[in-house]
Amino acid sequence: MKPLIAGNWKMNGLLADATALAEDLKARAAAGGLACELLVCPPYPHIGPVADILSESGVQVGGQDCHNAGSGAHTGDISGAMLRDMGCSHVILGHSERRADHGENDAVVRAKAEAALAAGLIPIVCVGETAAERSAGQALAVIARQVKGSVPVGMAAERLVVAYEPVWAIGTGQTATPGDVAEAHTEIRRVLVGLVGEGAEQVRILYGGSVKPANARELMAQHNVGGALVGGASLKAEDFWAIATSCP
Ligand SMILES: O=C(CO)COP(=O)(O)O
Repeated sequence: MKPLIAGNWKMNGLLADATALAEDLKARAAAGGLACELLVCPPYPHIGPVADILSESGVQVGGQDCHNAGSGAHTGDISGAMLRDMGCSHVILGHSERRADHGENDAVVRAKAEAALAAGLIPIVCVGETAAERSAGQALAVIARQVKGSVPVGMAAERLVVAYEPVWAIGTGQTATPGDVAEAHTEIRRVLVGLVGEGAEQVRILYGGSVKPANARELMAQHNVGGALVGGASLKAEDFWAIATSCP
């Protein structure tokens, strides 16, 4: 399977910024020849316009979260079906910012992943340890616990993406070393074998945390790294494109 380079735009920009970025990516994608799949995850209000611009471009569009219920009295939330209806193929779930800002735990993330799958979306389930957990020697145990708790059991491997995002590397400019990344991704793969069986080798495991054009090539070359989840650098088409063209 091709690597997946996903841009998480988080809560940034206004509509004009989102559409300008989408137009720029569409123009670059028209040349074709990328070795990876591309995905952008705009803030909710911008998904429709961005999906319209990118509809024929080959660049996919995703959400940054969805509710675990199909519909109902959940003020301010959105469902997987709504994302699908707007043209989304993927949804990021359990990002550490959601876990921290909204108290999401593994059980909630798993319920959301099940709802996303039921709506026809591919969930990108995020895991990753904090700086304190890493200094305490707990990084791999935390990652394993989060994967076991957050990934739906027995699902088809091609319908799942996992992202390893060490919390201390997000937005800090401090990237995990290629060795840390390889070790964490190997542990995630080991846990996935127990959850999805033989197909576990097919699950793409993305790395996220201060991925930039300057470090993307080395990170993407690590064993078990199937792409990147990019925050800040995905807001500049030139940088996002440079990362996309770093895929082996
Ligand atoms: O959280 C991230 C992507 O989901 C990573 O963010 P940065 O690339 O800005 O560190």
